[in-house]
Amino acid sequence: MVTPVAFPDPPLLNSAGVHEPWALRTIVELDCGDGLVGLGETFGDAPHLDRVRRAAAALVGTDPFDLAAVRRAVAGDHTPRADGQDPVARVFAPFEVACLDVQARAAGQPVHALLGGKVRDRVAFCAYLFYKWAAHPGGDPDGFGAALDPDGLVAQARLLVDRHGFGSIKLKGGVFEPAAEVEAIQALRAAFPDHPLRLDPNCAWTTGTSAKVAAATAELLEYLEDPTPGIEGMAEVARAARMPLATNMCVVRTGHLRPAFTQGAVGVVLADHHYWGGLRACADLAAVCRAWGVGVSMHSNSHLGISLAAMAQLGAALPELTYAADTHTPWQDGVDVVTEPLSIVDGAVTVPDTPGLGVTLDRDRLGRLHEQYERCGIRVRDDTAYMRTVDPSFRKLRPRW
Ligand SMILES: O=C([O-])C(=O)C[C@H](O)[C@@H](O)C(=O)[O-]
Repeated sequence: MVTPVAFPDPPLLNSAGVHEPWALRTIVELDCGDGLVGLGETFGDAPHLDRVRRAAAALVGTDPFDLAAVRRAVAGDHTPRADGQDPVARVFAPFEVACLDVQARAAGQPVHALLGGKVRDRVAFCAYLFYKWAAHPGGDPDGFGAALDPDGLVAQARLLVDRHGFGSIKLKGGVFEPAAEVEAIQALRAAFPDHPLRLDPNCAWTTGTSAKVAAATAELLEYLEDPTPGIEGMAEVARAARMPLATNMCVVRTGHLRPAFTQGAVGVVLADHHYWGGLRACADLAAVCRAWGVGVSMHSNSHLGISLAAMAQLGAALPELTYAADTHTPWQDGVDVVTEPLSIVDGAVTVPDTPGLGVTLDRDRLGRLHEQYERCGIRVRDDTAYMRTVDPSFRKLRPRW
């Protein structure tokens, strides 16, 4: 069964616009008919949902232990997109996770056992900071409020660190002038002297600006993520930067690995099973990174507890995961589709050893979030990036470089 859901997303800002009012996801249940049900979670925009629904129909009767057959069934008529992303990988991913959940439940083992076994009991996640507008009156139950300057971000970081014990911090930048974002990093460093810091403007800068930011934050960042678009641009910045550059934007499929690594464009790749084609594809990616001496971290979009569980299972089994993973979980304010979501305590998720992914679908919660999806409107459902645009004058509120 394929169920689209919508849940409230706070007004978090990035270079593309502002989150809010809704984040969309698609929940996949793979029912094997004998009480064995596997779970997967993926993106929720209408074109992707349509592909996932067609794949689900094509999968009926396929053996969940035969992942090659599952992939063939899912592949259908999907063709690679002009932007270089591979829709088969994206569509296969939630089914691969659901099949692994089924296989693991059938074997009475956790998913990490199918990925080669656990190399750690706890998977570290980082505090994911956003410039943020205040929520609408009455819509700020989690108390985060606005964060539009360094003080606001430090307060936001303090709340996240106090609540979840995060041991590292990432700022989503590309919102204001680069100089303002450097100031924010300096303020975070002063407030959190021992926390590794990252800055990610989602390719908002030229190579020249990126090099200036890299110089200004040389002693402050563990990595600078996707400062500028493209492998060539990243390679140019990497030659000037003292810290590693990380990416989830210029290395998003296998064909990007060789050019990126031979040009020295990136020092860290952020794996994301939702678009690399599942958990095993990310393990393959990590092994390639190891061979090239490139680090591995993990990327996230707004997501729910099935994805968090899948990330935790993967993180448990990846020796190469030496950086804390991204997660939007704290921004979802406890909203979920699983009965007992995994929690982030002391900056990490304790990886379940129970059979499967270690989470159970809550039908009532799923039903409620599906009703929200039905109500949230066609404009939101069709928007592949889920972002509202921001008046450009807003971005000039902060000083120029
Ligand atoms: O590079 C990243 O970490 C992302 O793009 C993750 C998210 O989509 C982030 O930008 C967001 O949620 O606004």
